[in-house]
Amino acid sequence: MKTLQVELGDRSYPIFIGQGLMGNAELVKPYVKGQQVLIVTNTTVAPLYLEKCKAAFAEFNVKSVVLPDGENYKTLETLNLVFDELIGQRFDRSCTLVALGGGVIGDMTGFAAAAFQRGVNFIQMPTTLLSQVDSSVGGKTGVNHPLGKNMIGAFHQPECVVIDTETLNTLEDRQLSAGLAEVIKYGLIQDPEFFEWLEANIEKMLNREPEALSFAIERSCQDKADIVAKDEKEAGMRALFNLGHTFGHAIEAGMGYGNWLHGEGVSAGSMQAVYMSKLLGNLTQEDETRIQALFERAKLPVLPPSVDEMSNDKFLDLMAGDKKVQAGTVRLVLLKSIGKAYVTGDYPQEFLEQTLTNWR
Ligand SMILES: NC(=O)c1ccc[n+]([C@@H]2O[C@H](COP(=O)([O-])OP(=O)(O)OC[C@H]3O[C@@H](n4cnc5c(N)ncnc54)[C@H](O)[C@@H]3O)[C@@H](O)[C@H]2O)c1
Ligand SMILES: O=C(O)C(=O)C[C@@H](O)[C@H](O)[C@H](O)COP(=O)(O)O
Ligand SMILES: [Zn+2]
Repeated sequence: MKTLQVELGDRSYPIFIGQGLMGNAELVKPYVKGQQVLIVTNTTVAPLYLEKCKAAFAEFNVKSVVLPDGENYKTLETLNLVFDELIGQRFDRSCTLVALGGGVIGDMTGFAAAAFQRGVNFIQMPTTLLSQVDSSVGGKTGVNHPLGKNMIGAFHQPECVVIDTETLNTLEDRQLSAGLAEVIKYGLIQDPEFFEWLEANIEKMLNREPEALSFAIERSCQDKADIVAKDEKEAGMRALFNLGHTFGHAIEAGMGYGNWLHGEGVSAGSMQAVYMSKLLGNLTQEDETRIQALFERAKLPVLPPSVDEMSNDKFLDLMAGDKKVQAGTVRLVLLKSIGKAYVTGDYPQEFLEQTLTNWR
Protein backbone atom coordinates (compact mmCIF):
# COMPACT_ATOMS: atom_id res chain seq x y z
CA MET A 1 0.00 0.00 0.00
CA LYS A 2 1.18 3.52 -0.80
CA THR A 3 0.11 6.50 1.32
CA LEU A 4 0.08 10.08 0.04
CA GLN A 5 -0.99 13.13 2.03
CA VAL A 6 -3.06 16.15 1.08
CA GLU A 7 -1.50 18.92 3.17
CA LEU A 8 -4.18 21.28 4.42
CA GLY A 9 -3.07 22.09 7.97
CA ASP A 10 -5.43 20.63 10.54
CA ARG A 11 -7.64 19.35 7.70
CA SER A 12 -4.85 17.33 6.06
CA TYR A 13 -5.80 13.80 5.03
CA PRO A 14 -4.25 10.63 3.65
CA ILE A 15 -4.84 8.93 0.31
CA PHE A 16 -4.36 5.17 0.63
CA ILE A 17 -3.64 3.35 -2.66
CA GLY A 18 -3.41 -0.42 -2.98
CA GLN A 19 -4.98 -3.69 -4.06
CA GLY A 20 -7.81 -5.09 -1.93
CA LEU A 21 -8.09 -2.15 0.50
CA MET A 22 -11.90 -2.02 0.43
CA GLY A 23 -12.70 -4.42 3.28
CA ASN A 24 -9.90 -3.21 5.55
CA ALA A 25 -11.56 -2.25 8.86
CA GLU A 26 -8.34 -1.20 10.62
CA LEU A 27 -7.49 1.23 7.81
CA VAL A 28 -10.74 3.21 7.98
CA LYS A 29 -11.50 2.99 11.71
CA PRO A 30 -9.48 6.09 12.74
CA TYR A 31 -11.40 8.20 10.22
CA VAL A 32 -14.90 7.35 11.44
CA LYS A 33 -16.35 9.92 13.77
CA GLY A 34 -19.17 8.76 16.05
CA GLN A 35 -21.05 5.48 15.63
CA GLN A 36 -23.34 6.10 12.67
CA VAL A 37 -22.09 5.37 9.15
CA LEU A 38 -24.09 5.85 5.92
CA ILE A 39 -22.63 4.31 2.76
CA VAL A 40 -23.88 6.09 -0.35
CA THR A 41 -23.63 4.07 -3.56
CA ASN A 42 -25.60 3.26 -6.72
CA THR A 43 -27.46 0.41 -8.40
CA THR A 44 -24.39 -0.68 -10.42
CA VAL A 45 -21.77 -0.54 -7.67
CA ALA A 46 -23.93 -1.94 -4.83
CA PRO A 47 -24.13 -5.53 -6.15
CA LEU A 48 -20.37 -5.50 -6.76
CA TYR A 49 -18.95 -3.89 -3.63
CA LEU A 50 -21.52 -2.88 -1.01
CA GLU A 51 -21.18 -5.99 1.18
CA LYS A 52 -17.38 -5.79 1.10
CA CYS A 53 -17.49 -2.11 2.00
CA LYS A 54 -19.99 -2.69 4.78
CA ALA A 55 -17.67 -5.28 6.30
CA ALA A 56 -15.05 -2.58 6.85
CA PHE A 57 -17.52 -0.64 9.01
CA ALA A 58 -19.08 -3.67 10.76
CA GLU A 59 -18.21 -2.44 14.24
CA PHE A 60 -20.27 0.71 13.67
CA ASN A 61 -23.99 1.21 13.13
CA VAL A 62 -23.77 1.03 9.34
CA LYS A 63 -26.60 1.70 6.88
CA SER A 64 -26.65 2.30 3.14
CA VAL A 65 -28.57 4.18 0.49
CA VAL A 66 -28.54 3.05 -3.15
CA LEU A 67 -29.07 5.83 -5.70
CA PRO A 68 -29.99 5.48 -9.38
CA ASP A 69 -26.88 5.35 -11.59
CA GLY A 70 -25.88 8.02 -14.07
CA GLU A 71 -24.68 11.57 -14.64
CA ASN A 72 -28.32 12.58 -15.34
CA TYR A 73 -29.09 11.70 -11.71
CA LYS A 74 -26.41 14.03 -10.33
CA THR A 75 -29.13 16.44 -9.21
CA LEU A 76 -30.56 18.11 -6.14
CA GLU A 77 -33.57 15.83 -6.49
CA THR A 78 -31.47 12.66 -6.16
CA LEU A 79 -29.54 14.22 -3.30
CA ASN A 80 -32.80 14.38 -1.38
CA LEU A 81 -32.80 10.57 -1.24
CA VAL A 82 -29.64 10.83 0.89
CA PHE A 83 -31.15 13.52 3.12
CA ASP A 84 -34.36 11.43 3.46
CA GLU A 85 -32.24 8.58 4.81
CA LEU A 86 -30.10 10.76 7.09
CA ILE A 87 -33.03 12.63 8.58
CA GLY A 88 -35.48 9.69 8.57
CA GLN A 89 -33.01 7.39 10.34
CA ARG A 90 -32.06 10.14 12.83
CA PHE A 91 -28.40 10.40 11.92
CA ASP A 92 -26.72 13.01 14.10
CA ARG A 93 -23.90 15.50 13.63
CA SER A 94 -21.23 12.99 14.57
CA CYS A 95 -22.09 10.62 11.70
CA THR A 96 -19.76 9.68 8.82
CA LEU A 97 -20.82 9.30 5.18
CA VAL A 98 -18.93 6.97 2.84
CA ALA A 99 -18.93 7.60 -0.93
CA LEU A 100 -18.71 4.20 -2.63
CA GLY A 101 -18.62 4.63 -6.41
CA GLY A 102 -17.38 6.86 -9.19
CA GLY A 103 -17.18 10.62 -9.41
CA VAL A 104 -20.95 11.11 -9.49
CA ILE A 105 -21.40 9.33 -6.17
CA GLY A 106 -18.29 11.02 -4.72
CA ASP A 107 -19.41 14.53 -5.69
CA MET A 108 -22.96 13.97 -4.42
CA THR A 109 -21.96 12.29 -1.16
CA GLY A 110 -19.43 15.01 -0.45
CA PHE A 111 -22.08 17.66 -1.02
CA ALA A 112 -24.56 15.82 1.20
CA ALA A 113 -21.85 15.70 3.89
CA ALA A 114 -21.15 19.42 3.45
CA ALA A 115 -24.83 20.33 3.78
CA PHE A 116 -26.29 17.85 6.30
CA GLN A 117 -26.60 19.66 9.63
CA ARG A 118 -24.14 22.22 8.12
CA GLY A 119 -21.35 19.72 7.76
CA VAL A 120 -20.43 16.16 8.74
CA ASN A 121 -17.46 13.94 7.97
CA PHE A 122 -17.09 11.76 4.91
CA ILE A 123 -14.74 9.18 3.43
CA GLN A 124 -14.06 8.73 -0.28
CA MET A 125 -13.92 5.14 -1.64
CA PRO A 126 -13.58 5.78 -5.38
CA THR A 127 -14.19 2.81 -7.70
CA THR A 128 -13.60 4.25 -11.21
CA LEU A 129 -10.24 5.28 -12.66
CA LEU A 130 -11.51 8.84 -13.04
CA SER A 131 -12.56 9.09 -9.41
CA GLN A 132 -9.32 7.47 -8.23
CA VAL A 133 -7.08 9.90 -10.11
CA ASP A 134 -9.12 13.06 -9.72
CA SER A 135 -12.57 13.53 -8.19
CA SER A 136 -11.98 11.84 -4.82
CA VAL A 137 -9.10 14.22 -4.04
CA GLY A 138 -9.43 17.94 -3.37
CA GLY A 139 -12.89 18.44 -1.89
CA LYS A 140 -14.87 19.78 -4.86
CA THR A 141 -18.39 18.45 -4.32
CA GLY A 142 -21.75 19.23 -5.90
CA VAL A 143 -24.49 18.51 -8.41
CA ASN A 144 -25.39 19.63 -11.93
CA HIS A 145 -28.02 22.09 -13.15
CA PRO A 146 -29.59 21.70 -16.62
CA LEU A 147 -27.78 24.91 -17.64
CA GLY A 148 -24.37 24.03 -16.24
CA LYS A 149 -22.16 21.33 -14.72
CA ASN A 150 -21.46 21.28 -10.97
CA MET A 151 -23.19 24.63 -10.58
CA ILE A 152 -24.43 23.89 -7.07
CA GLY A 153 -21.90 22.65 -4.55
CA ALA A 154 -19.35 23.26 -1.84
CA PHE A 155 -15.70 22.73 -1.01
CA HIS A 156 -15.69 19.99 1.61
CA GLN A 157 -12.61 17.81 2.18
CA PRO A 158 -12.89 14.10 3.05
CA GLU A 159 -11.31 12.53 6.15
CA CYS A 160 -9.41 10.07 3.96
CA VAL A 161 -9.43 8.56 0.48
CA VAL A 162 -9.26 4.78 0.11
CA ILE A 163 -8.32 3.69 -3.41
CA ASP A 164 -8.74 -0.04 -3.92
CA THR A 165 -7.21 -0.55 -7.36
CA GLU A 166 -8.79 -4.03 -7.64
CA THR A 167 -12.15 -2.36 -8.27
CA LEU A 168 -10.88 -1.36 -11.71
CA ASN A 169 -11.15 -5.01 -12.81
CA THR A 170 -14.94 -4.67 -13.15
CA LEU A 171 -14.93 -1.28 -14.88
CA GLU A 172 -16.11 -1.09 -18.51
CA ASP A 173 -13.47 -0.22 -21.13
CA ARG A 174 -15.23 3.03 -22.09
CA GLN A 175 -15.13 4.19 -18.45
CA LEU A 176 -11.44 3.27 -18.12
CA SER A 177 -10.69 5.44 -21.16
CA ALA A 178 -12.74 8.30 -19.68
CA GLY A 179 -10.47 8.19 -16.63
CA LEU A 180 -7.40 8.34 -18.86
CA ALA A 181 -8.53 11.77 -20.11
CA GLU A 182 -7.96 13.27 -16.64
CA VAL A 183 -4.67 11.35 -16.30
CA ILE A 184 -3.38 12.80 -19.58
CA LYS A 185 -4.55 16.21 -18.33
CA TYR A 186 -1.97 16.16 -15.49
CA GLY A 187 0.80 15.57 -18.02
CA LEU A 188 -0.43 18.41 -20.20
CA ILE A 189 -0.86 21.03 -17.49
CA GLN A 190 2.10 20.51 -15.20
CA ASP A 191 4.00 17.26 -15.66
CA PRO A 192 5.80 16.83 -19.02
CA GLU A 193 7.75 13.81 -17.74
CA PHE A 194 4.48 12.08 -16.89
CA PHE A 195 3.17 12.94 -20.38
CA GLU A 196 6.19 11.15 -21.85
CA TRP A 197 5.66 8.20 -19.51
CA LEU A 198 2.03 8.00 -20.72
CA GLU A 199 3.17 8.04 -24.34
CA ALA A 200 5.33 5.01 -23.55
CA ASN A 201 2.79 3.17 -21.39
CA ILE A 202 -0.78 4.01 -22.44
CA GLU A 203 -1.48 0.53 -23.87
CA LYS A 204 -0.34 -1.05 -20.59
CA MET A 205 -2.99 1.03 -18.86
CA LEU A 206 -5.67 0.02 -21.35
CA ASN A 207 -4.65 -3.59 -20.72
CA ARG A 208 -5.04 -2.90 -16.99
CA GLU A 209 -1.51 -3.90 -16.06
CA PRO A 210 -1.51 -3.36 -12.28
CA GLU A 211 1.95 -1.73 -12.04
CA ALA A 212 1.16 0.78 -14.78
CA LEU A 213 -2.23 1.63 -13.28
CA SER A 214 -0.79 2.01 -9.77
CA PHE A 215 2.01 4.26 -10.98
CA ALA A 216 -0.41 6.51 -12.91
CA ILE A 217 -2.89 6.70 -10.01
CA GLU A 218 -0.14 7.62 -7.55
CA ARG A 219 1.41 10.21 -9.85
CA SER A 220 -1.99 11.76 -10.63
CA CYS A 221 -2.99 11.94 -6.96
CA GLN A 222 0.38 13.47 -6.07
CA ASP A 223 0.08 16.07 -8.85
CA LYS A 224 -3.44 16.92 -7.70
CA ALA A 225 -2.58 17.01 -3.99
CA ASP A 226 0.35 19.38 -4.63
CA ILE A 227 -1.84 22.05 -6.24
CA VAL A 228 -4.81 21.57 -3.88
CA ALA A 229 -2.44 22.13 -0.95
CA LYS A 230 -1.41 25.48 -2.45
CA ASP A 231 -4.82 26.66 -3.66
CA GLU A 232 -7.65 24.75 -2.00
CA LYS A 233 -10.51 26.99 -3.18
CA GLU A 234 -9.33 27.83 -6.70
CA ALA A 235 -8.21 31.40 -6.13
CA GLY A 236 -5.53 30.84 -8.79
CA MET A 237 -3.51 27.85 -9.96
CA ARG A 238 -6.13 25.18 -9.13
CA ALA A 239 -8.07 26.41 -12.17
CA LEU A 240 -5.42 24.65 -14.30
CA PHE A 241 -7.26 21.36 -13.54
CA ASN A 242 -10.01 22.82 -15.72
CA LEU A 243 -8.01 22.26 -18.94
CA GLY A 244 -10.58 21.21 -21.55
CA HIS A 245 -13.45 21.61 -19.09
CA THR A 246 -14.97 24.91 -20.31
CA PHE A 247 -15.48 23.22 -23.69
CA GLY A 248 -16.11 19.77 -22.16
CA HIS A 249 -18.72 20.87 -19.64
CA ALA A 250 -20.55 22.68 -22.47
CA ILE A 251 -20.53 19.42 -24.45
CA GLU A 252 -21.87 17.42 -21.48
CA ALA A 253 -24.70 19.87 -20.76
CA GLY A 254 -25.41 20.63 -24.42
CA MET A 255 -25.64 16.99 -25.48
CA GLY A 256 -27.65 15.95 -22.40
CA TYR A 257 -25.90 14.69 -19.25
CA GLY A 258 -24.69 11.11 -19.62
CA ASN A 259 -24.54 11.03 -23.42
CA TRP A 260 -20.95 12.21 -23.45
CA LEU A 261 -19.00 10.91 -20.44
CA HIS A 262 -17.18 13.57 -18.43
CA GLY A 263 -13.79 12.21 -19.52
CA GLU A 264 -14.87 12.19 -23.16
CA GLY A 265 -15.86 15.85 -22.90
CA VAL A 266 -12.49 16.60 -21.28
CA SER A 267 -10.65 14.81 -24.10
CA ALA A 268 -12.42 16.61 -26.97
CA GLY A 269 -12.41 19.86 -24.96
CA SER A 270 -8.66 19.58 -24.32
CA MET A 271 -8.08 19.21 -28.06
CA GLN A 272 -10.14 22.38 -28.62
CA ALA A 273 -7.89 24.13 -26.09
CA VAL A 274 -4.83 22.71 -27.87
CA TYR A 275 -6.08 23.95 -31.24
CA MET A 276 -6.65 27.41 -29.80
CA SER A 277 -3.21 27.38 -28.16
CA LYS A 278 -1.79 26.64 -31.60
CA LEU A 279 -3.71 29.60 -33.10
CA LEU A 280 -2.15 31.78 -30.40
CA GLY A 281 1.32 30.59 -31.46
CA ASN A 282 2.05 28.69 -28.23
CA LEU A 283 1.97 25.18 -29.64
CA THR A 284 3.32 23.79 -32.90
CA GLN A 285 1.55 21.50 -35.35
CA GLU A 286 3.87 18.76 -34.08
CA ASP A 287 2.66 19.33 -30.48
CA GLU A 288 -0.97 19.15 -31.62
CA THR A 289 -0.39 15.90 -33.52
CA ARG A 290 1.45 14.39 -30.56
CA ILE A 291 -1.32 15.25 -28.07
CA GLN A 292 -4.07 14.09 -30.42
CA ALA A 293 -2.26 10.77 -30.92
CA LEU A 294 -2.18 10.10 -27.17
CA PHE A 295 -5.91 10.79 -26.70
CA GLU A 296 -6.68 8.59 -29.72
CA ARG A 297 -4.51 5.75 -28.42
CA ALA A 298 -6.43 6.05 -25.12
CA LYS A 299 -9.60 5.45 -27.21
CA LEU A 300 -11.02 8.87 -26.52
CA PRO A 301 -12.83 11.29 -28.85
CA VAL A 302 -10.71 14.19 -30.08
CA LEU A 303 -13.44 16.07 -31.95
CA PRO A 304 -16.44 17.71 -30.26
CA PRO A 305 -20.01 17.07 -31.52
CA SER A 306 -20.67 18.24 -35.09
CA VAL A 307 -22.09 21.72 -35.77
CA ASP A 308 -25.46 20.07 -36.50
CA GLU A 309 -25.46 18.43 -33.08
CA MET A 310 -24.20 21.51 -31.25
CA SER A 311 -23.93 24.93 -32.91
CA ASN A 312 -21.23 27.50 -32.13
CA ASP A 313 -23.91 29.71 -30.53
CA LYS A 314 -24.95 26.90 -28.20
CA PHE A 315 -21.30 26.31 -27.27
CA LEU A 316 -20.73 30.00 -26.58
CA ASP A 317 -23.95 30.29 -24.57
CA LEU A 318 -23.06 27.35 -22.33
CA MET A 319 -19.43 28.45 -22.00
CA ALA A 320 -20.63 31.89 -20.86
CA GLY A 321 -22.01 30.21 -17.71
CA ASP A 322 -18.65 28.63 -16.76
CA LYS A 323 -17.48 29.14 -13.17
CA LYS A 324 -14.24 30.78 -14.33
CA VAL A 325 -16.11 33.63 -16.06
CA GLN A 326 -15.03 37.02 -14.65
CA ALA A 327 -16.91 40.24 -15.50
CA GLY A 328 -18.44 38.55 -18.53
CA THR A 329 -15.11 37.25 -19.88
CA VAL A 330 -14.83 33.52 -20.51
CA ARG A 331 -11.45 32.58 -19.07
CA LEU A 332 -9.89 29.49 -20.63
CA VAL A 333 -7.11 27.14 -19.62
CA LEU A 334 -4.68 27.03 -22.53
CA LEU A 335 -1.20 25.57 -23.04
CA LYS A 336 2.11 27.39 -23.36
CA SER A 337 3.77 24.05 -24.10
CA ILE A 338 3.22 20.38 -23.27
CA GLY A 339 3.43 20.38 -19.46
CA LYS A 340 2.72 24.08 -18.96
CA ALA A 341 -0.81 25.49 -18.74
CA TYR A 342 -2.11 28.97 -17.95
CA VAL A 343 -5.49 30.62 -17.44
CA THR A 344 -6.41 33.58 -19.61
CA GLY A 345 -9.32 35.73 -20.69
CA ASP A 346 -7.01 37.71 -22.94
CA TYR A 347 -7.36 36.19 -26.41
CA PRO A 348 -8.92 37.40 -29.69
CA GLN A 349 -12.61 36.38 -29.74
CA GLU A 350 -12.18 35.31 -33.37
CA PHE A 351 -9.67 32.64 -32.24
CA LEU A 352 -12.36 31.10 -30.04
CA GLU A 353 -14.85 31.26 -32.89
CA GLN A 354 -12.33 29.76 -35.33
CA THR A 355 -11.69 26.96 -32.85
CA LEU A 356 -15.41 26.20 -32.55
CA THR A 357 -15.78 26.25 -36.35
CA ASN A 358 -12.60 24.54 -37.52
CA TRP A 359 -11.85 21.92 -34.86
CA ARG A 360 -14.87 19.68 -35.65
N1 LIG B 1 -14.88 16.67 -7.70
C1 LIG B 1 -13.96 16.69 -8.62
O1 LIG B 1 -12.85 17.20 -8.44
C2 LIG B 1 -14.23 16.01 -9.93
C3 LIG B 1 -13.17 15.70 -10.78
C4 LIG B 1 -13.44 15.04 -11.97
C5 LIG B 1 -14.73 14.64 -12.28
N2 LIG B 1 -15.73 14.93 -11.41
C6 LIG B 1 -17.10 14.46 -11.68
O2 LIG B 1 -17.07 13.04 -11.67
C7 LIG B 1 -18.09 12.54 -12.49
C8 LIG B 1 -17.56 11.47 -13.40
O3 LIG B 1 -17.06 10.41 -12.62
P1 LIG B 1 -16.89 8.94 -13.20
O4 LIG B 1 -16.19 9.02 -14.49
O5 LIG B 1 -16.35 8.10 -12.13
O6 LIG B 1 -18.38 8.56 -13.58
P2 LIG B 1 -19.51 7.77 -12.76
O7 LIG B 1 -19.47 8.08 -11.34
O8 LIG B 1 -20.77 8.01 -13.51
O9 LIG B 1 -19.09 6.24 -12.94
C9 LIG B 1 -19.05 5.70 -14.24
C10 LIG B 1 -19.85 4.39 -14.34
O10 LIG B 1 -19.09 3.33 -13.76
C11 LIG B 1 -19.89 2.62 -12.81
N3 LIG B 1 -18.93 2.06 -11.85
C12 LIG B 1 -18.33 2.70 -10.82
N4 LIG B 1 -17.40 1.90 -10.27
C13 LIG B 1 -17.44 0.73 -10.95
C14 LIG B 1 -16.68 -0.47 -10.86
N5 LIG B 1 -15.67 -0.60 -10.03
N6 LIG B 1 -17.02 -1.48 -11.70
C15 LIG B 1 -18.02 -1.33 -12.63
N7 LIG B 1 -18.72 -0.21 -12.77
C16 LIG B 1 -18.43 0.83 -11.95
C17 LIG B 1 -20.83 3.66 -12.30
O11 LIG B 1 -21.94 3.10 -11.67
C18 LIG B 1 -21.17 4.41 -13.59
O12 LIG B 1 -22.13 3.70 -14.32
C19 LIG B 1 -18.67 13.74 -13.24
O13 LIG B 1 -19.88 14.12 -12.66
C20 LIG B 1 -17.63 14.80 -13.04
O14 LIG B 1 -18.18 16.09 -13.07
C21 LIG B 1 -15.51 15.61 -10.24
O1 LIG C 1 -10.38 19.57 -8.76
C1 LIG C 1 -10.47 20.50 -9.57
O2 LIG C 1 -10.22 21.66 -9.26
C2 LIG C 1 -10.91 20.23 -10.96
O3 LIG C 1 -11.18 21.17 -11.69
C3 LIG C 1 -10.98 18.81 -11.40
C4 LIG C 1 -11.86 18.59 -12.62
O4 LIG C 1 -11.40 17.42 -13.26
C5 LIG C 1 -13.33 18.35 -12.27
O5 LIG C 1 -14.03 17.92 -13.39
C6 LIG C 1 -14.03 19.49 -11.57
O6 LIG C 1 -15.27 19.07 -11.07
C7 LIG C 1 -14.30 20.64 -12.48
O7 LIG C 1 -14.44 21.77 -11.68
P1 LIG C 1 -15.58 22.82 -11.86
O8 LIG C 1 -15.26 23.79 -10.77
O9 LIG C 1 -15.43 23.40 -13.22
O10 LIG C 1 -16.88 22.12 -11.71
ZN1 LIG D 1 -12.81 16.77 -14.73
